[in-house]
Amino acid sequence: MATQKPKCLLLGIIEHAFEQYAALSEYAELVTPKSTNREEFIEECKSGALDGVVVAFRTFTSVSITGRIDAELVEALPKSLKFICHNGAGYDQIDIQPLTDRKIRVSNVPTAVDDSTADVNMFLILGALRNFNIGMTALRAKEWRGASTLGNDPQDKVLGIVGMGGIGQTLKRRAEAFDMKIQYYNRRQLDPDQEQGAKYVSFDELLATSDVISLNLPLNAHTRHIISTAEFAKMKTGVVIVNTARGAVMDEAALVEALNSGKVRSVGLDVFEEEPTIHPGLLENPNVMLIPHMGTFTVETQTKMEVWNIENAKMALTQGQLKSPVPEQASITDWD
Ligand SMILES: O=CC(=O)O
Repeated sequence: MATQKPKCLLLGIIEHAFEQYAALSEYAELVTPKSTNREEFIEECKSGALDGVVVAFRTFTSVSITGRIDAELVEALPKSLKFICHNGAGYDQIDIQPLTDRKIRVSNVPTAVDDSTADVNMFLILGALRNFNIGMTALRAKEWRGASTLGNDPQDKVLGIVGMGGIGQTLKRRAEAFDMKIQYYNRRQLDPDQEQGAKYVSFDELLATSDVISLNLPLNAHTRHIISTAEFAKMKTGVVIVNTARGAVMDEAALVEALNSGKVRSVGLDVFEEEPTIHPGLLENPNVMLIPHMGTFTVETQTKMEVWNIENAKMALTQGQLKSPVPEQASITDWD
């Protein structure tokens, strides 16, 4: 009797790497859920319809099918499930601890996102320094430059990067091309070959001495609202802030106040606390440049991300390992 292939569950849709995903059928039966919401998905899991699924490939938008991957959902997942391959860098939709407790391994997609996100980050730094939002909005309202005021050049400004992972390091290189001076804060100081001359400073020193602050750290329980009223108070008056990480690393209501008081001169945001809802105080403020979470929104990057994630799924199926496990699980060796 032929042995049954394990199953690979696709949560969400493949939009670019069709052939690479189809090629996984050599190692697994490729299946999709019938459910369209969390309640149905939990029922589908409980019914046994997804038994035999060993790997789940998930996208951001599949949160509409499963909801957060939290303890309640983990409880319902098929007993056969061993790997969740998340098709993104930030995996804040997933609670890692309950998965670790159930010995389910999780991967994300680092590296592939670095260039496109750092590009958007640099675009927002320049746009916020020059306050292009005012001119661009005025032009469309047929008011030419409208209330535009002179902007500032990036040259010789101190850029403080909070979170010096792949995106932070790529941004550093972009910003150096604009002659910015780079300092950074990270949970740990980087090795000199990664640091490449950037100055390592404490979080408080970064807040107090940066002309531009860029948020490039993951969202988790430790980083939620890492920038709030107390942190704004420590910053230079007239600071520029840019966020391409996750909205909730910054307290949006406190940001609106800091903008209104003039403490923060301008901001460039690609991410928001309650996407797709935007705080009205940000929408109304002309000193805010807004992009609807498009950091990785390019054909090349979206393709690279899917290909990377498929490699994670393939390694899981063929070697019982992940190419890029999430840091919380990277040092765990006993998965049996
Ligand atoms: O926001 C994009 C990502 O986390 O990959």
